[in-house]
Amino acid sequence: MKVFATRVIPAAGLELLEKAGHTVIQWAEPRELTTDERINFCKESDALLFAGGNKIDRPLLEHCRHMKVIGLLSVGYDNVDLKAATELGIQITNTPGVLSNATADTAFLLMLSVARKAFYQHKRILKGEWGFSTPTANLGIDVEGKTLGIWGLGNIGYVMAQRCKAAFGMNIIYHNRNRNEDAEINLQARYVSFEELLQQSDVLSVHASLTHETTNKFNMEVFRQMKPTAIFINAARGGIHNETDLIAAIEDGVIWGAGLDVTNPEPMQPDNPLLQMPTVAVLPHIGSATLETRNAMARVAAENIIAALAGRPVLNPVNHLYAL
Ligand SMILES: NC(=O)C1=CN([C@@H]2O[C@H](COP(=O)(O)OP(=O)(O)OC[C@H]3O[C@@H](n4cnc5c(N)ncnc54)[C@H](OP(=O)(O)O)[C@@H]3O)[C@@H](O)[C@H]2O)C=CC1
Ligand SMILES: O=CC(=O)O
Repeated sequence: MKVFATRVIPAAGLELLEKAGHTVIQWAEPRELTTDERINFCKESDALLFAGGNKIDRPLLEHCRHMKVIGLLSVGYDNVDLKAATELGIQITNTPGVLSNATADTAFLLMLSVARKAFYQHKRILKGEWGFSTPTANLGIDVEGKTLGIWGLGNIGYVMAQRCKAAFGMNIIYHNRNRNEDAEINLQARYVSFEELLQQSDVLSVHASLTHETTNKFNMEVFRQMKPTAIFINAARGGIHNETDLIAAIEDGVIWGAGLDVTNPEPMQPDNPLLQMPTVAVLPHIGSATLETRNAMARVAAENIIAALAGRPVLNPVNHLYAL
């Protein structure tokens, strides 16, 4: 059968699909597909491997109603109209677990980069501003022994907490809608209210999914409840924080700084004021972007598609999550 991939996909996934006898058409051009191109590829294909691109909305899904499956090369499923897909009988699958370590590493990298103003210091050297050093210049803050607050302690949040506890003896507090017993037992993570999470966290790392409940959650009202020395990390989705409020919160000293792997919109424009701030580190949504992890994700996405096309149950269905 024919599988259309919206980008060139990692070799491990391609090999699996081809070994299963499927033909994979990959979009290799360095530009987004037009709406018509997307529709035409979907019409001609039996499955879609979504590896990036514009939202999979109802109008596109209407042209995919013959498909058994759309395999996402991501854990996030906020870019798909799950309700429409479910109504049209199309299974949507994702790639949980295999990218948790790499994505948590990115959050960890951002945390230290903000604490030590690393991206800013790098820019100073590039501009020839290494200059005259004094004991009171270029100071960052320690994270050793501080409190890490996780908002959305699931697969990735757990690894972030694990790494921060092991590396820096950080105290872990978290807030979810449900308790995470594993984290409470293994990491001595303490469940707190959202308000307490804001008040107590020295580093607040967001790892919740983007839903109608989490959209714009971190706004000025929320930043005002955080410590003036707090570091805000978002390696989940840009829609979870309000960018205008985040800029003002850092400029006005409401919080110390922010580390972002995700922005809203993406890509972030080069004239964005956040990019000039000493206590800000921004990455271009590379949370899971390691060779090993992207191959593992491609394998999972391919296995889901192969299962669905063979009429077997898929491993990672997400259709049921549309009501969240
Ligand atoms: N930067 C990047 O490249 C990447 C980003 N991501 C993003 O990270 C997200 C998390 O991934 P992963 O850890 O695998 O997912 P999980 O589903 O394992 O974890 C998500 C956590 O968020 C919590 N959560 C959801 N809604 C809320 C809410 N309203 N309030 C508080 N907590 C909430 C859930 O707990 P509960 O249900 O109990 O509330 C759950 O513990 C993805 O959805 C994706 O958007 C993922 C991979 C890479
Ligand atoms: O953002 C990446 C994902 O896997 O979700």
